[in-house]
Amino acid sequence: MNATMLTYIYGTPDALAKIVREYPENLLPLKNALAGKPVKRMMLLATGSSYNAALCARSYFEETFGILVDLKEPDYFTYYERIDPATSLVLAISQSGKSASTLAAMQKVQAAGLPVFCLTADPASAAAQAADGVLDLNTGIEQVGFVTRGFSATVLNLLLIALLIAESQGTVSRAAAAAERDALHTLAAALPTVIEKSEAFIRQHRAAWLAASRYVAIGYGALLGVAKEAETKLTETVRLPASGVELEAYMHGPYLEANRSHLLFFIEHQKNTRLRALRDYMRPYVSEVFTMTLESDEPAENTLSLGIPSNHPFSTLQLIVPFQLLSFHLAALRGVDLNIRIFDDFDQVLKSKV
Ligand SMILES: O=P(O)(O)OC[C@H]1O[C@](O)(CO)[C@@H](O)[C@@H]1O
Repeated sequence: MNATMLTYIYGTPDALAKIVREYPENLLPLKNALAGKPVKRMMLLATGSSYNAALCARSYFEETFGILVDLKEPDYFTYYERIDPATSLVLAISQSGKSASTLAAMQKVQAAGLPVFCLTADPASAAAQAADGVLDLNTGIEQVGFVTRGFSATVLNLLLIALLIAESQGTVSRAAAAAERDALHTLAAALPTVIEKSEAFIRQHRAAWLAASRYVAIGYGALLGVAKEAETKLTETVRLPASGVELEAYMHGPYLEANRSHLLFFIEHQKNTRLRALRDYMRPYVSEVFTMTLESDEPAENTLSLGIPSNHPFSTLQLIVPFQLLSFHLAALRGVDLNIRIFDDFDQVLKSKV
């Protein structure tokens, strides 16, 4: 039987557990390159889901370990930006290793005399071949284009890369690093429960998902990455308008489009009074508001309480799960057959993938 999105979502807990177990051996090329070389500023190049994954992990580099990160959309970087001279590490992220814009950006970096590492699920891909060092996502290639396991594996690998850099430059003690790794292992082990709770929640609210004509996901900090990935996944599969917006940014324009057929998701890792104030304000103006949270303080009908506390960047690995599942199930409910390829000649005509 052919693998579906669901196969990969259900396979994610084991895949993530393996990545944590095989850390840091799986990141050896980076570990070797880091020896004695501090990283104060690095650049990440990624597009689509890989960009969203980087949004999830960025605060773990910057806020937790003080490693400054320039996250760049490759095409914009290639044509309109310059490399910060303080940059000492460049990482291109491409799950397929086929994104043409990411490849072009890598070439620009290399032409400037800087080496580029590539984080990819396919070490034989064009991006991996072009890179100066390859970091394997350690999952194997995902056969379904609407990536889910690959997204979560990218987030996790980036978190571990941040940890590796912090360890190698002594920003974090050995004991503290081991505790972070243990926390990630515990998190991977808890993901089957997250899947189970999410499935039940999706079944319970089937009528609400179907009634909406537009979906908006709102998050803050690392959870902007979850909101943007919710946008990407819902757009790719459900094929209705969807967007992912940063909490404060939503208050500067986007709220004005709200109407009675819009469904709003509010994503928090722990009680966020600002987010809840916006949710409560918007409730009467839209079809439904839903809260996805790790808190268990508010057992309400429209709240998915995952109830497994974890730190802010790590929580992205849990909070993305309901959106991945919803994208799959809602597509089916709406009669979209994800096995039928659409825009089949797109890459051939537009050459966005090599
Ligand atoms: O990580 P990659 O393989 O470069 O892909 C980036 C994006 O391209 C797509 O495959 C298609 O645009 C998205 O699904 C994905 O998010």
